[in-house]
Amino acid sequence: MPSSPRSHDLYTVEQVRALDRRAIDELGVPGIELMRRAAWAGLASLRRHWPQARHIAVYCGPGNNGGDGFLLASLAREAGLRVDVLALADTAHGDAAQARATWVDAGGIVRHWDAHEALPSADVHVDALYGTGLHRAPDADAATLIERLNVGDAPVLALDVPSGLDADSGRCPGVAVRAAVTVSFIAAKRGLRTGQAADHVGQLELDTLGLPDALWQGMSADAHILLAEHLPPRARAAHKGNHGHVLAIGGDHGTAGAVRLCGESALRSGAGLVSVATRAEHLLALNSARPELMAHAVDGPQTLEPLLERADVLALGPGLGQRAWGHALWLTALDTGKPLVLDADGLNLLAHEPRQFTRPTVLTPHPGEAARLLHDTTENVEADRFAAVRALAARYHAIVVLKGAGSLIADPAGRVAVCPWGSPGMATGGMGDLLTGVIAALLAQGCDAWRAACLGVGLHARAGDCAARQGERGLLASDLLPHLRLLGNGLEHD
Ligand SMILES: NC(=O)C1=CN([C@@H]2O[C@H](COP(=O)(O)OP(=O)(O)OC[C@H]3O[C@@H](n4cnc5c(N)ncnc54)[C@H](O)[C@@H]3O)[C@@H](O)[C@H]2O)[C@H](O)CC1
Ligand SMILES: [K+]
Repeated sequence: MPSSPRSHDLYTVEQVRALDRRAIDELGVPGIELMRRAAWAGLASLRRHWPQARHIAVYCGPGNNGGDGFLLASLAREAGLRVDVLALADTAHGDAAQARATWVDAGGIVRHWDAHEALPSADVHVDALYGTGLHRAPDADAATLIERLNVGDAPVLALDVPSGLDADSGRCPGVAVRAAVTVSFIAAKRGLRTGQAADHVGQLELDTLGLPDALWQGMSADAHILLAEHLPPRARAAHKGNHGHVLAIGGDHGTAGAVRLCGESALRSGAGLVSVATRAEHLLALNSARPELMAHAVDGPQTLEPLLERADVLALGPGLGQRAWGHALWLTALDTGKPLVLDADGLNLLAHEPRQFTRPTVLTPHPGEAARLLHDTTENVEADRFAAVRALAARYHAIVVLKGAGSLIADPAGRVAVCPWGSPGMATGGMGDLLTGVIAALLAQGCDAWRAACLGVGLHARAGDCAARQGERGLLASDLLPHLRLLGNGLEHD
């Protein structure tokens, strides 16, 4: 599978359509030729993944995605495969009509999809229903077909986009194909890497259809996929003062766990010193057992001040609560110019008392906290995660990590990075507290806010994937700690 220098670039549907047009109008590659190349790429992927397949069924929609399907069907039959073609409608026009004619003129039969009939018992089903042209929930007949495909035993190969997934936002307005493999053409659409995409795309492959690099000139990607990175080796003469001092502030009465996980995570991610400002009795009692994670009893701003002076980076919010104690510490911490990671109740307090940040700051909201920070709904945040994370970064003038499947990182200028790692196993308590600690530790070790957020999100999600090897169910936040250390030092490969 050709990997292009752009394999980490992500584009909007509008950008990909412009690339299509540019290929046709400026490079003189006819649309039908692009479609033929897409069909070749699709068949090559099918033969690579299922070399024993002898019988395939191709499901064609009314547009150019369907056109890809008709041409793939023709190529497959020429290659000696048994091919069934089922179509949703016979309204194909333009290149798709030409592709359909290619199939029919060579004796191919197009069966109209009938919900009362069983699907063909093919070895592989090819989804050519909708690609980038989907703009609402699939119509009833398409929805029924998609549900049948999803419950069948045979694997589905999706052409360009798993039908039903919005290639821009990663949302599924209705049902969507759960593909084993998706072969995306020309450029990777950003919606294939966030939101609900992880449940539908399967293994994602990109084929640039042999188009020259010149095609992408002047077209900057809308977002980039994070690379697997780690921190450089430490200077031999280093001492703990060289790696920064993180102060984790939180842990109201009875909520010690969150801030403790945050502190542990900062330690395991390489911070030189970690202190905790708390009034959680349980944590204070642990000091003798864990001298490397010293908890300090803080009853208000006066006892917090000396700790703030000694700290290089603040991790503010885990278990902080929104009562008078937490609010007073939040105000005091924000009044310092210290680099800051704001999470949990630190974000909820910010939603009530908005401000723009001038010091290096990383906000780490989950979709619900993001909705509160935007005074919007969680549904709207998830409807366009890219727009939401950009709006947050601009509004608060901070680096923002919008957590969730395919976490996004944005800066105030609109730059966006997408995390390709992580699993449902990470949807458990404490994972966010760990992330806060990782990012704070990276800030403390000299990373700027953008790099700390990108590297931190990547290390955290990869640590989750490594820990999930023992099973996603039963995965605890603390299971990630040893992997954070190994991955951060480049000693474990996921
Ligand atoms: N030359 C090119 O542009 C190439 C495109 N490729 C393939 O083309 C599709 C995009 O094709 P397009 O015709 O724009 O749209 P779709 O085929 O994705 O959608 C079909 C058609 O269906 C209608 N529609 C949309 N949503 C729904 C819905 N929910 N229910 C019912 N009908 C719906 C709407 O009218 C759409 O136009 C791209 O993904 C590639 O697969 C080639 O691969 C490369 C050349
Ligand atoms: K498709």
